Amino acid sequence: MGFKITKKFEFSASHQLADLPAEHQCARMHGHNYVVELELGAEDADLLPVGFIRDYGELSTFKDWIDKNLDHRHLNDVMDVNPTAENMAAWVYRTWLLEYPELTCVRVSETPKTWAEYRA
Ligand SMILES: Nc1nc2c(c(=O)[nH]1)N=C([C@H](O)[C@H](O)COP(=O)(O)OP(=O)(O)OP(=O)(O)O)CN2
Ligand SMILES: [Zn+2]
Repeated sequence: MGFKITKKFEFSASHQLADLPAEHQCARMHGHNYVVELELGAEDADLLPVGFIRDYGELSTFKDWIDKNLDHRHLNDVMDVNPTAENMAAWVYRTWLLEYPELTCVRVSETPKTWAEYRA
């Protein structure tokens, strides 16, 4: 794959992880300032004539979706799987692949020190 672009999006949300020992800190409800990064890729021949994989501006539909569905929500109420960073990356990838067929990777950060990613 020749080209890649990425764009970051931010939101705040709470979650509580299931399937952990009761004493684990993440078994209690708590919140994060999440960062989600979308990565889109294209071969040289598939670049648009202007030189874009896709206009960054077109990713505003993803930003609108985050604002409406994830920002200041309790993620356990929104996602149908345990809301770990790994599961969120895969869930976002599967949810948005039809809208952005060039999507190659979704990364999710819960803290400045951690990243999880799901890659096609
Ligand atoms: N592989 C994963 N591990 C953890 C996840 C996850 O989604 N995937 N999630 C959590 C918690 O929800 C939260 O992210 C806490 O993470 P952690 O880095 O352990 O928290 P701290 O900031 O308190 O860690 P420090 O060591 O103090 O920096 C846990 N694990
Ligand atoms: Zn957490």
